[in-house]
Amino acid sequence: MCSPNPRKFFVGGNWKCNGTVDEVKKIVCMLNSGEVPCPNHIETIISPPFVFIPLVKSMLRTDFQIAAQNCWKGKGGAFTGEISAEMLANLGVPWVILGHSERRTLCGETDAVVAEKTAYALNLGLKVCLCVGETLQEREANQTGCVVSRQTAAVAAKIGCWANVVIAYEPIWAIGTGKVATPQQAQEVHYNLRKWLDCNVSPQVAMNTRIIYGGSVTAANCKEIGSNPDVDGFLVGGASLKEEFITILNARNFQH
Ligand SMILES: O=C(CO)COP(=O)(O)O
Repeated sequence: MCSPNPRKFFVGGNWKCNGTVDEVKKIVCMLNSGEVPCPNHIETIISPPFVFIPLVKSMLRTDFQIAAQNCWKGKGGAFTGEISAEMLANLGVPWVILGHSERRTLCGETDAVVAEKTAYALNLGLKVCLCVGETLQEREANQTGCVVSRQTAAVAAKIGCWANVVIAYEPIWAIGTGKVATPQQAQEVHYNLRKWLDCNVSPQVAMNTRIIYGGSVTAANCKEIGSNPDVDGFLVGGASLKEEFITILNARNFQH
């Protein structure tokens, strides 16, 4: 007899640095009218730019949760331009995306900084969507496994509990490029990451931690990628601003 999958399907919409007030209102109306699986089957996060969080929070359907796209690595203070994890918690924002490759490559966030941020946010009760992924050069040099395990290991060294962590595998070469990983490529990396968790954290954490895929996910490719046993959902960029996000939320058939 099959035991039920302990990992609820998880989909995030990362809006990145996009939107005006009017556009945000339109997107939220689109999301609110979409037919999606019930929260027993799916967990959905929406990640608008910081400035739109209160607006989105005030309008968004209650079965979707809000995520910030980043936060400061420690307690707030004299850090001009930063947003602290305390502020997010105070606003009632349950999730934060950390270690996105755009933060790592464009803003110089190292593995150590991402680990520090993750530990701090988790300690405050936030849930973390932790992004890992390799460059095209690293993939071509067969370093994918070692890069994503190095990024995960930095975090594993700083945290004691994985219950509030979702790992997003986002190959950098697939982000915003239209070059999606093949279902086999995604499955292979997810499987190896889970094996890494099994050996280096615990079998329980390996079994229970959701590993989602991000990078050019669309309505057209989500079903095939999402049907892999180690792919527990998606982190969606460009397509999360469009109606097709609703199709992506319906990638798995939960009727049975
Ligand atoms: O970076 C991503 C989500 O965090 C993926 O972006 P795209 O879906 O636009 O490729």
